[in-house]
Amino acid sequence: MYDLTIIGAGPAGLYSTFYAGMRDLKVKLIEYNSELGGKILFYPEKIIWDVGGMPPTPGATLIDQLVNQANTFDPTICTNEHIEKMVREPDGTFTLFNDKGDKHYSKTVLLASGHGIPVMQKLELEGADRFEVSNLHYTVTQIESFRDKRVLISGGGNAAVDWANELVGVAKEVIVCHRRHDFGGHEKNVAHMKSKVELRTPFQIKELHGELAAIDSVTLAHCDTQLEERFDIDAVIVNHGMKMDGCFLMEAGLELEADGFVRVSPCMETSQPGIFAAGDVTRHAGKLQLISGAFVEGATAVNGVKQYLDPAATKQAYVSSHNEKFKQRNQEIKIEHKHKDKRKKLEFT
Ligand SMILES: Cc1cc2nc3c(=O)[nH]c(=O)nc-3n(C[C@H](O)[C@H](O)[C@H](O)COP(=O)(O)OP(=O)(O)OC[C@H]3O[C@@H](n4cnc5c(N)ncnc54)[C@H](O)[C@@H]3O)c2cc1C
Repeated sequence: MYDLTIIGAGPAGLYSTFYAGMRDLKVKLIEYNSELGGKILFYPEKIIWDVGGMPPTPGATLIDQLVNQANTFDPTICTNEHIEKMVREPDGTFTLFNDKGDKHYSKTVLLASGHGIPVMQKLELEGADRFEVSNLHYTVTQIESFRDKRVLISGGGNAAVDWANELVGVAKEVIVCHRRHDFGGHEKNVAHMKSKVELRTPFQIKELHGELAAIDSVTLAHCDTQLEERFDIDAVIVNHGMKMDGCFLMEAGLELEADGFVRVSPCMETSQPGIFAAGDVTRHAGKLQLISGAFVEGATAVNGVKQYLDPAATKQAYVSSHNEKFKQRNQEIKIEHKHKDKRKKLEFT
């Protein structure tokens, strides 16, 4: 019986695992994929700039750092397991069932399951799937593979804007089409993208052309006038968002928002006592659907779990440096930093 079982090992689940250790909880983390990292696995080469205090870092490095941190208190981590069902037992504990028929037992649950099993929304054009083996992409894992190519990006969300900006200067030409005029993402990034790419709004992909197995040109159609334009293309990247896998959440009796995301209280508790949620899976008035938001929600949820299990517990963890587990490591780090400072001074003189 675990104090807390966390479903999903993206940024929310990994950070919550670490934080649960800080709060002395016996924790288990369960992930559907064979690798940890959640959506960051979709953008291992993208440089992440907006996590507080962290220098610009590639996605893959952030995953390594999160996994290292999550392992601080030796949690149990299970991969390749799809949790399909949660049942509240008469004693108030939970039994979780995975796709292989195995069971996990826990006093509380933290949903850090993002959009569910991440499934990219596919292009709704007949026969488009035959190009998935060649040059129709739903994610960008290697920027270099687009070097000197003419790339069409379809989509208007954060990720589409980011990929467009990453590809400018690498690809020979970047064309972005979106069915609306507005783009998601930071204003600066959107402005930068608009100044660097060939933009078509409100346009959508009407047809993919390719004699052989690869797309060689694409017809775009204006959403209002139906005016068509055809572009020669070497690669198409589609980012039309992700499908939300809400069945599992609904079956658990959780109150969901209209868009299928989980409604939470200010301490990240769902409508079901003992089930908490953090990260992209939640919706609330102050929602920040970013990695840093997932961290705050994870810590808040774990503090909620702690108080749920022990109402006499303090509302939040003491500042991290006071944790017994860190005492020796704190000393080692201080010495390492002293040596570094000395070396810097010597180099300077
Ligand atoms: C292309 C792209 C670029 C982005 N760039 C940035 C950026 O620069 N900065 C930023 O802050 N944010 C960025 N984001 C957003 C950021 O990645 C997400 O906000 C973040 O990953 C959310 O973390 P999470 O842990 O809540 O969910 P996720 O990362 O989605 O992780 C959820 C995990 O739960 C697992 N899971 C789901 N259901 C189950 C189940 N039933 N059983 C077992 N496992 C399950 C999934 O497999 C997944 O691994 C970007 C997103 C994308 C798509």
